[in-house]
Amino acid sequence: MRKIEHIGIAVQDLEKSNELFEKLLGKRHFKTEEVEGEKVATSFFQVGETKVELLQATDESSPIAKFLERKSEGVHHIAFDVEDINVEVERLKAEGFEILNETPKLGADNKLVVFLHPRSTNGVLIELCQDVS
Ligand SMILES: CC[C@@H](C(=O)O)C(=O)SCCNC(=O)CCNC(=O)[C@H](O)C(C)(C)COP(=O)(O)OP(=O)(O)OC[C@H]1O[C@@H](n2cnc3c(N)ncnc32)[C@H](O)[C@@H]1OP(=O)(O)O
Ligand SMILES: [Co+2]
Repeated sequence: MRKIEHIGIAVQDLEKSNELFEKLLGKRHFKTEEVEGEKVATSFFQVGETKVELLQATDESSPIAKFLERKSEGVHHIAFDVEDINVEVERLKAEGFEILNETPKLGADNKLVVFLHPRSTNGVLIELCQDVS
């Protein structure tokens, strides 16, 4: 794994959270994108080499809606940049980690993504990202 690609933060209201993070970080978000497959609307802020990804649910079946029901707004996942996502999935499987989707899916910002179940990673949802832009 090469760097933290982004930190995903679950929010109730993307517009209000954009304003809050613009004040916090002193810069504007550089893109918004809806990802139908995950039923989320996202907004990205660049912070040095990494990004903050704000996530709002677009449907009650979204993982973000479920997370907000059980917990509250806050850090939802940490995403690591990888060179070859299939190689990394095989390595992590062999190490005993629980892979949620062995076939990478299309995420936001031109990335292929795979998730690891938080019960196999000390309670932290981990995302692997491979840039395909
Ligand atoms: C925009 C696209 C992409 C990108 O390009 O960046 C994204 O970031 S999409 C982000 C949203 N998508 C996902 O999160 C997909 C992967 N997540 C899942 O498959 C599920 O959310 C889950 C992690 C498997 C949990 O689903 P489920 O089992 O239905 O939830 P439960 O509510 O029953 O919880 C079970 C268990 O897991 C704990 N949990 C749930 N979410 C998290 C989390 N984000 N971080 C830490 N722990 C989490 C939950 O508290 C339960 O724990 P116990 O009560 O101890 O059993
Ligand atoms: Co993410």
